[in-house]
Amino acid sequence: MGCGCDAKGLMPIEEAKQIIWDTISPIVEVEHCSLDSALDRVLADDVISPINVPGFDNSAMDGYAIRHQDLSSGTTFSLVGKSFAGNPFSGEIGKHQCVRIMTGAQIPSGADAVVMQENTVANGKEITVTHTVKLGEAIRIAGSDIAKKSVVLSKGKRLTAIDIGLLASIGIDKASVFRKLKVALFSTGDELLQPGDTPQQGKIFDSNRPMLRAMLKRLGAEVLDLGVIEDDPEKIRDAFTQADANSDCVITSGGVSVGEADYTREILEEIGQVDFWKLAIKPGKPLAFGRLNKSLFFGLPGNPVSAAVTFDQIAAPSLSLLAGCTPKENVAIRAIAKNRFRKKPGRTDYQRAVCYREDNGQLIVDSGGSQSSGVLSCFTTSNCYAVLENSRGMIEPGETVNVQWFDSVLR
Ligand SMILES: Nc1nc2c(c(=O)[nH]1)N[C@H]1C(S)=C(S)[C@@H](COP(=O)(O)OP(=O)(O)OC[C@H]3O[C@@H](n4cnc5c(N)ncnc54)[C@H](O)[C@@H]3O)O[C@H]1N2
Ligand code: MOO
Repeated sequence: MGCGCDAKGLMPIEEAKQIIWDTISPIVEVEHCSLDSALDRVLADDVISPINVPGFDNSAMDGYAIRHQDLSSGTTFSLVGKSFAGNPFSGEIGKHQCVRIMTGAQIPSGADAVVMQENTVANGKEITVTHTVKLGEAIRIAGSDIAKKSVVLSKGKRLTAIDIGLLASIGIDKASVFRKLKVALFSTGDELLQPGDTPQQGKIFDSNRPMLRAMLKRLGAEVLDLGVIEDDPEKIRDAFTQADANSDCVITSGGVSVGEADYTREILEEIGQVDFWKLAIKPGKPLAFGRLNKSLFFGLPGNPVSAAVTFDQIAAPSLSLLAGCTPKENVAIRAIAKNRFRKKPGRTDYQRAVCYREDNGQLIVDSGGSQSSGVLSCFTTSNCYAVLENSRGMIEPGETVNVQWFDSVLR
């Protein structure tokens, strides 16, 4: 593996990501799904609007539709009809005439401004305008939200609740999306109990698998959960084979370090290919990435924080790319360190931290608590990562630090 690795064989995260990006061939199979099941799916085509939204000029206020030019010769109008949302006024308004209009109702022919009700006085059918009105006031012009034939959503967009609203607003009830990613998942370790089991001395509950399953759900993946596999090379080999046959990507946790029961990487090497192992990041150093017969492979470290950080920082963006998503730009946020951040040069740290704004507007970042790789609770007391560059040492109060808000995979 010729690489820009350091003397300890640790690869910079940027290089590792490049290797993954170069490996990935995004999914191409397309299917159609209803809006009800479109959340988090990835668009396989640009969506072009078949209509204008709004489809017709309509009122933004409850009030009266008038001809603006009439205001130059008096402020009193005679009421000639009503325009309700769904029930428009069918006539045309003439000089010094007005139509009672509700929010969302079609602007009557001839009208070019709406006076909000609060700016009028009504006396029977005589309506007096009491405030100045601009030409076009309170009128939502046809096509001002979405113009007919314009691109509303682009291929590669992961659909949000708002996107589903947009699709509905142009009358579309199905989306053309890439098929869901299939991800096989298993934990390794003889120490692992299932949540719900009776606690046992020397054993721990498997927290990584439920956590990763939930994270995969956030990415819209279909998960094949193979459970916990003992630290037995034969069983791990079988699990690899089964996982590979049924998925686009295999994700494991544990067994990637150098211990005597750490078989994951060895087996990857034996039945697949290791593209890299060991990154210059903290936590998450022993992450292994490679390929099996037909799937990608991420061997996440067993420590729960290391599993969460490597999934979030490396596996999640890779899976999004594999799923056909257009990569997102990460906007860097800079904040001032409140207290010292303990750090040694040599790895990029993703420390769990709290970022907030002081009264003077300055963004401040402080540690979220224990940075041990076993302390998962530190995530819940944090809202961001303090991303401390590889070459930096101890960060003193007042120094500037890059901050990355936790995104939807972690929240
Ligand atoms: N001599 C060395 N030892 C270790 C090194 C090293 O470089 N040299 N690296 C350390 C680092 S960094 C990490 S991270 C861990 C990664 O180890 P593994 O991926 O081999 O994971 P395990 O040894 O299986 O487990 C580590 C730790 O995490 C707990 N664990 C494992 N699976 C789960 C799970 N599904 N749910 C909750 N907790 C889990 C496990 O009980 C251990 O406590 O290696 C260091 N060692
Ligand atoms: O990479 Mo390990 O995550 O430092 O504990």
